[in-house]
Amino acid sequence: MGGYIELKDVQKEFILGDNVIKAVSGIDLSVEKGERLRISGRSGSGKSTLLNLMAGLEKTTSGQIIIDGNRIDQMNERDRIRYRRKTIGFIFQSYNLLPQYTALENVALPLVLRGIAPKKRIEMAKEIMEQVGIYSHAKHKPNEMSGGQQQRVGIARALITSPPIVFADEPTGNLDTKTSQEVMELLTKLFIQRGTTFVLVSHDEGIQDYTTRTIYLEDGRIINFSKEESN
Ligand SMILES: Nc1ncnc2c1ncn2[C@@H]1O[C@H](COP(=O)(O)OP(=O)(O)OP(=O)(O)O)[C@@H](O)[C@H]1O
Repeated sequence: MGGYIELKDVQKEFILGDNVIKAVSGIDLSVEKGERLRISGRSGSGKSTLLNLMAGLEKTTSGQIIIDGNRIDQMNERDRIRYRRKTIGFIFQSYNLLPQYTALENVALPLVLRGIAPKKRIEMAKEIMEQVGIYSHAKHKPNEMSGGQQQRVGIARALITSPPIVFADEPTGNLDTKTSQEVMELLTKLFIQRGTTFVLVSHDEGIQDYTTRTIYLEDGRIINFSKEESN
């Protein structure tokens, strides 16, 4: 039996003019339910590409990606989008909030895509914003909040649909050390509570305290595993 997320000989090539760039070169990986896995490695080693493949944001060149028994690499674009909306939350380094909307409207956005009625959307947004400690800023626009506050809004938006899997690309990359720790503590608490499987890209070794395992990439391959103390 495989893991909750299973990658088998996954490859991703980008064609740039006459050049073929092998961003991901034959990755085998198994992630268990409830794991908090960190992907690390030097700039250009393929971390973001690997994460985007796992999240169904990029298409594989070859190999298999199986999530909870579903071959996401074989899905067409429409099915992949639908699967992603149902199963996956994504947290970005630069928050990716819509500047013209308030914090609450940003958080509620995934519910609009699901056709949930306005009153229910506000109720659900309030609940998750209280959990991540940002409801006091519900009416603020992104440019009226600090980086840490914006990232809490990004986290609330990623979690409002209660996805079983959350992916994050350098979620603390724009935050200072103290705010990074606060954000990671919050995420870890919520993920343990909810049994969420979490995969993040981060070259910050400090993040290791909050994850259960780290894999290191070099030239699109896994070069080494480290089993961290369970916490
Ligand atoms: N859309 C693209 N088109 C062409 N090449 C790409 C594309 N995306 C990534 N690459 C290349 O693939 C390789 C891996 O890139 P990737 O962004 O996955 O690395 P990374 O480890 O996340 O880097 P960083 O830490 O700098 O974000 C790099 O050589 C990059 O230039």
